[in-house]
Amino acid sequence: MPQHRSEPRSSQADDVPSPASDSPTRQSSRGGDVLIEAQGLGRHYDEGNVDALADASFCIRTGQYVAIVGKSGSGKTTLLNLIGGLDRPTRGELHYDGRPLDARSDLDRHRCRNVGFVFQSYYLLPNLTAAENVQVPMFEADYTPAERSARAKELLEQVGLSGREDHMPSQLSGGEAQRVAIARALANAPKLILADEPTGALDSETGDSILRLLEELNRTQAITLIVVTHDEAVAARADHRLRLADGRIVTP
Ligand SMILES: Nc1ncnc2c1ncn2[C@@H]1O[C@H](COP(=O)(O)OP(=O)(O)OP(=O)(O)O)[C@@H](O)[C@H]1O
Repeated sequence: MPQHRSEPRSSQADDVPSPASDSPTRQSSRGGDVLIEAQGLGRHYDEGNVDALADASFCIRTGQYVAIVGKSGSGKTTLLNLIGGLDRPTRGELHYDGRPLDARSDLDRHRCRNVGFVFQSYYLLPNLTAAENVQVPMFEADYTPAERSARAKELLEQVGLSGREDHMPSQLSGGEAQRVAIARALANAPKLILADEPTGALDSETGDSILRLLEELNRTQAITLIVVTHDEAVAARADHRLRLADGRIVTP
């Protein structure tokens, strides 16, 4: 269980650099410039008086593949939600591409323009076709209807679902539904994909193909990939691991 509120301690990731040792302007052989920098990040819930996340400091560079790993309740989703602008920290600072993620307007823009989300349960809209689901985030950007339609077709092709444009979510397998969700995550050409237990609802073979698809996007398009998992085998595939226990980043 997470710790209740206490004085912040210094925290370390197992191999994700800390901001103090890694300035945002430096280059690294394992990634580009710093994309995400957290300093003393925390999320306290008054309800239950829980520090879901406490004193998290780390850097993630453009193009890196990072797993956030830890047991159930260790704070993985809390951290992912902060990075994605779905929630705001109660302590500390978070910068994306050198800019603070502070104001509500910054978070809204960040979510729509910078981040593609992939969730365990896909969250496809059941009354929309696969192509229409992929188009949903595009309404937040400046695409014409023709561009939206062409881009959705192209993205579905990219995730291996050519010819499935008009399928309803109920007509798709779990793996296919997750591929549609990945195409949707790519809709506005994000620099960052945040995937929360993306294989959690799939059998191991299908889950492996979904991870390979995400890894290919990371490798070929330099999309920074952050995967939340409780599965050590999934975490081992990433280049770096941010390991959480009781809301704190720990060394292995
Ligand atoms: N809205 C909330 N209100 C109060 N406590 C919360 C809330 N959301 C999360 N928590 C608590 O914060 C802690 C961390 O939750 P979080 O969902 O981040 O963990 P997790 O590592 O993602 O767990 P899991 O692997 O089970 O999804 C848990 O103890 C949880 O009960």
